[in-house]
Parts: sequence; C-alpha cells; structure tokens
Amino acid sequence: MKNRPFLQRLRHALHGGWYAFQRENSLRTQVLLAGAGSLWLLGWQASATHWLLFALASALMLAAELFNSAIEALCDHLHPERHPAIGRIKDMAAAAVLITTLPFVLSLLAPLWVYIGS
Ligand SMILES: Nc1ncnc2c1ncn2[C@@H]1O[C@H](COP(=O)(O)OP(=O)(O)OP(=O)(O)O)[C@@H](O)[C@H]1O
Repeated sequence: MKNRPFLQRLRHALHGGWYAFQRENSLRTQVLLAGAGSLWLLGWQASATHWLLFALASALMLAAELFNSAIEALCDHLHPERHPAIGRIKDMAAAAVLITTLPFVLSLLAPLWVYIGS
C-alpha cells in the first residue's frame, strides 16, 4: 500500500478532509471563520503581506483541527470507553488547536493596526 500514484494519494487526502468536514462541527466552524476572515480582509483591501499571513494562519489552524479530529477518531476507535488517559490526550490535541487560533486572530487584526498607526 506504500508509494501509490500521486492522484490516488490526493483522492485519499480529499476524501479524509471531506469526511472530517461532514463529521466535525468545529472544523465546519473554522472553515466558516476562514471564509468570514477573507471577507473582512477584502473589506480592508488588505495588502499581499496581510493576505499571506492570513493564508498561513488559516492553513495552520485548519491543519491543526484536522489532526485533532484524527486523534479524536483514533482514540474513539481504539478505546470507545471513557478513560482519564483518553481525556488527557484529547485535551492536549484541543490545546494545540487553541494555540493556532492566536496567529489566526492576529492575522485578522493586522490591517486594523496598520490603519490605526497611519
Ligand atoms: N473517552 C473519553 N474518556 C475521557 N474523557 C473524554 C473521552 N472523550 C472525551 N473526553 C473529554 O471530553 C472532551 C471533549 O471530547 P470530544 O471527543 O467530545 O471532543 P469534541 O468536544 O467533539 O471536540 P472537537 O470540538 O474538537 O471535535 C475531551 O477533551 C476530554 O476532556
């Protein structure tokens, strides 16, 4: 199953993303936030640098959420019963997502800072 053709791997990745999107409320919320953030930057006629920062921050946040969802799904599959260790693992994965929301919010505030400073 290793070293499959690129198009096949791409199909698997898109399938995984779509599965997570259908299953996870928080991923859908973050996609919505990224969309709303794009409208916000459009409204500010943001510079290329601000768009780049926003794109990087959004990609980081969405990727972290996908990893979080994958860890949650793995935990639930391997250990469906409640256990303090599973709770801690899920809490750590959630903390990683929380950290990535900081650059996302900062990337949205960047045009505002430039405006206030000018
Ligand atoms: N099997 C378990 N054993 C112990 N605690 C758990 C277990 N499953 C979840 N928890 C606790 O509940 C919290 C929420 O877990 P859950 O799997 O419901 O994620 P979620 O709220 O759907 O997260 P997300 O919004 O990222 O999808 C975990 O962070 C953990 O503290």
